Amino acid sequence: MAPNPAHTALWPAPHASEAVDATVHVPGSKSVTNRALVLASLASEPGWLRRPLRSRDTLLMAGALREMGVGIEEGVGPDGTGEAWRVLPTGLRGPATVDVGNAGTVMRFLPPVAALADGPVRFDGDPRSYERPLTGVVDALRVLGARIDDDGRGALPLTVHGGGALDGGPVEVDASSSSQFVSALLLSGPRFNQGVEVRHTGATLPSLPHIRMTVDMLRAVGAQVDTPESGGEPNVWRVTPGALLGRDLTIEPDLSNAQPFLAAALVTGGRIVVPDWPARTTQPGDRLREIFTEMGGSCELTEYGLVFTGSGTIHGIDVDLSDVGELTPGIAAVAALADSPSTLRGVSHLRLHETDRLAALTKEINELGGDVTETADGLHIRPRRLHGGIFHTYDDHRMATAGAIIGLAVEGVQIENVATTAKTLPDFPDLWTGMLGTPGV
Ligand SMILES: O=C(O)C1=C[C@@H](OP(=O)(O)O)[C@@H](O)[C@H](O)C1
Ligand SMILES: C=C(OP(=O)(O)O)C(=O)O
Repeated sequence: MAPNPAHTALWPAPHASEAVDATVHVPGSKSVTNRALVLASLASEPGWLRRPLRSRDTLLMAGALREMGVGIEEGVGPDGTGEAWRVLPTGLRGPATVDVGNAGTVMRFLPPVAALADGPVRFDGDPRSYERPLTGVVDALRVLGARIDDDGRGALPLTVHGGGALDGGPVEVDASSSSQFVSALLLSGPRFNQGVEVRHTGATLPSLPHIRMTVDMLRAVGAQVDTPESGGEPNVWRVTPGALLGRDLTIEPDLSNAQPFLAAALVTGGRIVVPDWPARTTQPGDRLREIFTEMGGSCELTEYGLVFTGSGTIHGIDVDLSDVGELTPGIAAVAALADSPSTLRGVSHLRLHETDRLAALTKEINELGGDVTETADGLHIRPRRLHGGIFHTYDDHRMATAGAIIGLAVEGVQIENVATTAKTLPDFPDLWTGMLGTPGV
């Protein structure tokens, strides 16, 4: 097959000739939008999502739910302002086919929803989706009463034979390869006949803030959830069966997608303002305030949003990123430009993300002259003078934004397939050139 030209196209990453000074309106959170779509679809009354993210991952989620019979209409919010989605839940139906693309949230959150449909739901996706871990969800659903046909690996492609209802109850799952296994079972849990009790049995559990996000959002629509933090057993989450409310929810900006812009302030010694940065949030990107401050910046959270200022100096960092793994590519890019070495730990599960992110970051930074080595659970990064070249992205949105960060400081960096940022941030090239005050390309 001839390569898709979009996948090999090269984008000259803009080089910053001066310090950035810009306000960047970052679109809505992928993780919040896709949870909100699932919860609104499982509710017993209509709901609104205001300022939803419209990107490949969220459009795939909305498309899949529509396939199963949910009404998701474009509109303006109930007060007449702002773009919104109106979600009209109905009885979930099969037969249906779901394209998960390479969206972890779609491939993990929807099989439990499909188990509630009244017929078969076929799941397929990008080639990479076949390699990403799913067995925790598949095995757990079988224990909870679902019938699933797969090729014996517990991976995509597969068919969930929805029976109109699911028993639910207690289940063990090893979620060390993805927190999304736990989130997936909890999100649909209120609709299972007995609710669900999820016990994580693995040695480690990545991305805990994302599980807290699931719990918070479930509680906001009326679900009763017991967690380790609310006095329950360690590694056990319990969801009581019950109806979910339809809500009017405004989606927060995606703080992980704010990362490249904050990094631009750090790398150029400039200033970036991100309006509507929430004062309280479960998004892992909020940790950037602390991590990028330790790396040399400073920030102020005002009522308007976050003001982040670089000092012109970037320090290396030794940090456990297990809670915030999706921030690793951007932190690695900044670390490659720092004045001292960095060690990024706790992220072995990134080998099974959109691509093997540890291998990809090592190879691509080293091909620009860097000195990165992979460890068992992360990266050692020793900054060296970098030079231009092609930064391959392996269909990974966060590889593309990581390459753009390096391109600010290093002339002649070309990003392969910058269009892959459409997974979560379709406007990236325009936002980036707009931030720099350069014409869009
Ligand atoms: O639940 C979510 O919305 C997410 C959880 C995390 O997944 P893993 O636990 O698989 O890393 C994160 O990396 C991903 O980008 C989004
Ligand atoms: C890992 C990521 O995505 P997902 O697992 O939701 O596909 C990410 O966005 O960095």
